[in-house]
Amino acid sequence: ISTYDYVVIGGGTAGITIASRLTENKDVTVAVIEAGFNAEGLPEVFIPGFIGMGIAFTTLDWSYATIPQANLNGRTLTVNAGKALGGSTIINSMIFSRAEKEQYDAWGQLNNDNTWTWSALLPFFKKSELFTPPNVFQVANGVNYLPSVHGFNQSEGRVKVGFPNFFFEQSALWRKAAEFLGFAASPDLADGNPHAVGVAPNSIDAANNTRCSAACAYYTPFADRENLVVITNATVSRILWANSSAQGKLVASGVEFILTSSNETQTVGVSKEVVVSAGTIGSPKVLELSGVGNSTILKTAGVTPVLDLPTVGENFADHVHSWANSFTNITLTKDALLLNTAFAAEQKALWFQNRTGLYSALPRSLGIAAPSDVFTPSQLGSLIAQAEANLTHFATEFSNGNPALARGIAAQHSIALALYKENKELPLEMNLEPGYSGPTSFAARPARNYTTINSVLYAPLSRGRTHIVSSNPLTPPAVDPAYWAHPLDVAAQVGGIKLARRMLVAPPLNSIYNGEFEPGADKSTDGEIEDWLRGVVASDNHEVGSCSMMPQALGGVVDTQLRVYGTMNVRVADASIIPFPVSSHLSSTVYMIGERAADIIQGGKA
Ligand SMILES: Cc1cc2nc3c(=O)[nH]c(=O)nc-3n(C[C@H](O)[C@H](O)[C@H](O)COP(=O)(O)OP(=O)(O)OC[C@H]3O[C@@H](n4cnc5c(N)ncnc54)[C@H](O)[C@@H]3O)c2cc1C
Repeated sequence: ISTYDYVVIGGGTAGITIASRLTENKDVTVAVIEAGFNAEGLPEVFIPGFIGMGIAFTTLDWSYATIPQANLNGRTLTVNAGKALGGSTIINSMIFSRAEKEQYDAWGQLNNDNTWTWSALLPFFKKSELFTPPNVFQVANGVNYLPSVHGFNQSEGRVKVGFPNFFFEQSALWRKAAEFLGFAASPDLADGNPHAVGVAPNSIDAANNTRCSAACAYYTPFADRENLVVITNATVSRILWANSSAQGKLVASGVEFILTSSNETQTVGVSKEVVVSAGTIGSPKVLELSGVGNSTILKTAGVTPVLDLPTVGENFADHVHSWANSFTNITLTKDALLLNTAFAAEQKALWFQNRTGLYSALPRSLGIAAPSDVFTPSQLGSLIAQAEANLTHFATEFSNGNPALARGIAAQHSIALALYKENKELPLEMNLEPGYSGPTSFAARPARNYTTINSVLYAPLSRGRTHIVSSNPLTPPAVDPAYWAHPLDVAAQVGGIKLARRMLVAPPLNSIYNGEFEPGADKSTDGEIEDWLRGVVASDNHEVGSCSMMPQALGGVVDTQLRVYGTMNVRVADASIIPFPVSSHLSSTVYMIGERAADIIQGGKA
């Protein structure tokens, strides 16, 4: 069998970043094993506006199903995750914002490690990106940026970050409406102070208006490196362990995988390290299939335990979103593409002619709300008091019987509530969708133009889990995000709908308002909104925490060097290590993790 210095499991956002950086050194060999294929050449992937069309959401998506969600009317929700070289950045919405600096600082605080704080991590955020400043047209359409927080290094920067070349009128009206309601205009949504409203940066190549995925950023330009071997269409079934341990710790000796084409099982050897980067649902699955996890869960699934690390797969959290939408008097919306096929054909032609038009961009304006935007002071005071009084109760409930993790979740909640009190925890993202977005299909809703305000629950306190149910590597795990298990999450999401409604009728957005569609006039009280939401909220695909970076005494799975407790040479590096949900879309943070992981593995040379 072939042996490599490093084997990376999962060629997704973090995985391909790490492999690419490690192989900058010609003397280092890396194999990446990826379940999906290289989808870079698909129009559904590289044309921004084609997102969600064609095969992008079937073949390229794990479409993990949750178990029935007790607090959401027993519904089974779908958590999307990319299955391709480049992982979720192949199918994501390309919003490239960052969370608030206080949350990155809290991450370090939880780990007693000031190298995981905003100021220490900013160089890694910057290293990952190659930023194109907005042009005159973009500035005229409301784009702001702060050069000091972006990466401009032509030889080092990888992820092309830019702004859309197309804007919808209603987005500008909405930003003004948000400002009317007290939101500040953001100087830059990636500056660590996102409590504001602004145009989101995108992971887009501004030179030709194509998606810049992790594959296009970190793989395609380096595909001919002899020391970088990428094996696609290969699902990792387990990590192989050496017969003897070192210093009482497990030593990985190789990785086993199944080729999709032939169902054949193969192995590669590893001389230095295994890096698990299979995503928040994929990574705990690989560890559990390899015998690392909660021994009881493993035995029930038919896997022989090798290392009892009972918090693998626990501490899982995800953002959920909901909507308020109205009919609008404006006709240039995304709905127009569905309502008028001739218009859609024209717009498609524009993309192919000169890369302009509605398919050339996914423009999004975001407004990140603070508690004071969502709650009255007395509401907030009583919600925090209740959460504090019930802190141990919920931390214990969410910990699945693990006392260390109960302490860890309690510590996370204490930090979140302290930030809530300072109006620094940012519980919701509001974003303007220039068209219909919501739970009703095209066929079932009035054939009209819409304005939608999405409301994403950004700082949920609920924690769930994801675990294997079978030793068969091709069997999906049981994913239980335990959505809405904490009352503060419910209150915040209800508050988000009320804020969205206020925005829809605030000037100047009210100039295009033509009546609310959803939730609808019959949902007026908090209770009615809550009941409606239980039937409709959906995953925002921002799952984190299942292999969390926390001290072992707090139920963590990896240490601050990303090493799995109890192993010599296995690290996890992807969204699963983020200890608690952060108030942002995640890809920029995951690239930062990839950059930091590569740096750690190389001995901190950066
Ligand atoms: C539909 C959608 C929209 C999103 N929108 C945005 C957005 O607009 N902005 C933003 O910042 N973030 C967004 N996100 C979130 C963001 O893209 C992800 O959080 C991030 O990319 C996750 O990176 P990762 O490295 O943890 O996992 P991934 O990038 O998902 O990579 C994991 C990789 O591991 C592979 N894998 C899994 N199991 C195995 C196995 N057993 N063997 C081999 N390979 C395996 C997978 O196929 C995948 O390639 C979105 C996500 C989705 C799904």
